[in-house]
Amino acid sequence: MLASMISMGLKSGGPSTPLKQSTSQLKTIFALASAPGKAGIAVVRVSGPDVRRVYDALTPTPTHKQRRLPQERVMVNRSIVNPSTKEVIDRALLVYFAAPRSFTSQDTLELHLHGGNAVVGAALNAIACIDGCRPAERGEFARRAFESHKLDLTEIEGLRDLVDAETEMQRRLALRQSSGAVRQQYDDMRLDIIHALSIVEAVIDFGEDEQIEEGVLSQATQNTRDLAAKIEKHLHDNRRGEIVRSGIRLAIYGPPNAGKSTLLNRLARREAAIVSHLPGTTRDVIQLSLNLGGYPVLVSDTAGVRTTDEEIEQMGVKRAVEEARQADITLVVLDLPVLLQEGRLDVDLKHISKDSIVLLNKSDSLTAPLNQTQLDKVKKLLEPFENVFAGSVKQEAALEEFLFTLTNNIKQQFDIGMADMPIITDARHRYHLEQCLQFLKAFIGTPSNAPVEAAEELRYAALALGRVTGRVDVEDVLDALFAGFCIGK
Ligand SMILES: Nc1nc2c(ncn2[C@@H]2O[C@H](COP(=O)(O)OP(=O)(O)OP(=O)(O)O)[C@@H](O)[C@H]2O)c(=O)[nH]1
Ligand SMILES: [K+]
Ligand SMILES: [Mg+2]
Repeated sequence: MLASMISMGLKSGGPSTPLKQSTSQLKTIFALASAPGKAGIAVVRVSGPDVRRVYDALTPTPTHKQRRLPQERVMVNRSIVNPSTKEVIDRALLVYFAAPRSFTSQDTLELHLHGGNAVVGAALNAIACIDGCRPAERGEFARRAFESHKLDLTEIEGLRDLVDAETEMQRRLALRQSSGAVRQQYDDMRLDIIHALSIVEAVIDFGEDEQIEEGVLSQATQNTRDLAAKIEKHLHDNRRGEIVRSGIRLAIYGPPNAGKSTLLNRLARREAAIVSHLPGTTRDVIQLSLNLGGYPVLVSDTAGVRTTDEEIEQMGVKRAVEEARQADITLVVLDLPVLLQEGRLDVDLKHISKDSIVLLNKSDSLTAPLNQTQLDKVKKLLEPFENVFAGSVKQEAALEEFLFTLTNNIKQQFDIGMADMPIITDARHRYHLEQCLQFLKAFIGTPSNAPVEAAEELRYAALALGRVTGRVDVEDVLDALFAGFCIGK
């Protein structure tokens, strides 16, 4: 039993419930893999059992003998013809990947054509006429890679994110995931659980005192405790992987006329928002995307917060409060001269996270530089906020300095450096990891005289982790996942 459990768990092949082999596997699929539109080159991918026939049909040669696929992974220059009319479509570079050494694990041919719309259209039409070929559906190449166990779900999600990555940090995160590092970490954890399960199963089969080495069971339980603690700690990661993947939401918040829109325009390097000396200028939330130190940041400028009878302004204030509530980071902008003059905050910051950054703006219009007494007074007013900076968004040097600090703050909060645990990039991963933790805790809480129940909890815990990589019951997540792909991927 022990041996069979281990061999079942350790088998790195397929999931425990075999995937239905769809009949679509039998067809050869094709699609434009590069972006549509004019370009230097366009790549058309063809994959499936009929690739040899596609090659022969598209590149006829005078003597039948010469017709054979080129050496795998070596580019060759060929004239591509329409199989029915024999008219030359383009002079192209072809590369052949022999099964199973291809992305899909099936025979694959890539045509590197000249990237004109007519060329691509003619090539796709020509392939469509070849028996056994049909256009690929969204994400179908990736789906075949998954179904042949070439890639797991995390790697496929990583590939999708790599294509979608707009900034350096998104690219790094996606590359790590697509290259299997995340899969490995989940597989390792899953194996640890399966290992503990195999020992509990042995206890069930042979009884606690017979044949089981002293301490083996308690060691397995301790390992499971350690793993549960590690997962629990890891779940408190402030969702940094998920946030970096989707973009960090930063809300600019504060009283009217503090200079919020001026700051937004400086960040955007254009007049994105109206700036005026009139308080209550901004009403709607104005958003723009920025790249700060490689991190994707979605900045929102909001209406100045104050009590007002004006109906539209009230709506704007409501939106501003909501935006700050939803934000990953809030940037509070205050008018420093006003603050010093009035000796009190002119905006309620009670509901604003104490990790927020406070910019005391308009330092340029102070009559004298800040003295220590003033500084202490301001600090006291802003307690418990600690990230407080004085400056002016109208002065280039001060703005640069503030941006530097802001970027460092973001880097610290959303660091995606190497970790011994997989960085959670998707709510789907988080959900299954939370499930896994619950089952591990239930296992730990099960009395030692109930090994059957204990084994059951471990089995569920392993199953939960398996769902992240798609090793079990994956059909439900497949459709949603592949729908996010473009055709040709
Ligand atoms: N001297 C000085 N004036 C500034 C600075 N930043 C903004 N201002 C001025 O302050 C006024 C208000 O600026 P806005 O950017 O419209 O302020 P806001 O916070 O967006 O105001 P509302 O949208 O009304 O809430 C404008 O006249 C700006 O030119 C600064 O650093 N120094
Ligand atoms: K204003
Ligand atoms: Mg404004």
